[in-house]
Amino acid sequence: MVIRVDNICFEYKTRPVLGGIDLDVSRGEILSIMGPNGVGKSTLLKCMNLVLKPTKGTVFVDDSDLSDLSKREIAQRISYVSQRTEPSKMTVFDAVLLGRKPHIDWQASGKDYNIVDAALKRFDLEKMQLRRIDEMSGGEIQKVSICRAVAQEPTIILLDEPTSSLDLYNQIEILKIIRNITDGHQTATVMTMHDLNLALRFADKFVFMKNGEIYSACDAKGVTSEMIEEIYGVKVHLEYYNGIPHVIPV
Ligand SMILES: Nc1ncnc2c1ncn2[C@@H]1O[C@H](COP(=O)(O)OP(=O)(O)OP(=O)(O)O)[C@@H](O)[C@H]1O
Repeated sequence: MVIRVDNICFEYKTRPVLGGIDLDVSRGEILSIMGPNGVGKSTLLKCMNLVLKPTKGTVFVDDSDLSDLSKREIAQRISYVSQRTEPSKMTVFDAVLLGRKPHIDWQASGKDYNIVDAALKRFDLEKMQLRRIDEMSGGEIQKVSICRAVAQEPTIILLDEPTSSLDLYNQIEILKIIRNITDGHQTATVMTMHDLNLALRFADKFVFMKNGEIYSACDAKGVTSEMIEEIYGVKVHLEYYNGIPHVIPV
């Protein structure tokens, strides 16, 4: 496995949020962290790249303890897209080029510019590359942030609700890109998600959180209606279409 979370605990001041989380993700896998509002999904994601320092436990990347690595070394290995991005005055091109920063010593090379060009093309952002971020829509900014995370060429991509501002077409397109990158570059992806059906379509593994702990961990076929009812308190049917489970609230 490429990333292993070992007994992570976290509290904000005196409020415990995570109580002993264990998980691991291998190259080529997408893990989706699921659970109700406020359960600690974003907090867990932030602990996985030490944006937040866990009060207990260890995160290992390729068997290295993350806390032994510098911020630059962590950024070479892990890219992270938060739930909210502050709009800045920089252009789309510069925002994506920022993804190359952990790899640049003095100034960006031809290779860095080529990677940025390819990422912009992949996300269909070429025509917008000279637009300013603070003059773009929420969904466009979300696409740029994910494009930046991809241009970073990490081993692990952490995405906090990557489709929350996207229309249906872009939800599918962006998750297809993430799926392809995870498969092709042998990266590991961890995302938080509220849309169960999108997660069931694109993720390999699921972690359902309850009360700051892992209630269950399984693959898509292991997800049951009882599990969803227990986590979200909503009665659902699971129907299979093209071999993929779909959740229908009843
Ligand atoms: N900076 C903070 N200071 C204090 N408490 C916080 C802080 N950030 C989050 N919390 C609290 O920690 C808990 C977990 O928050 P977190 O954002 O991780 O939840 P989440 O599962 O990602 O929620 P959502 O699905 O609504 O995005 C919540 O109760 C939240 O109110």
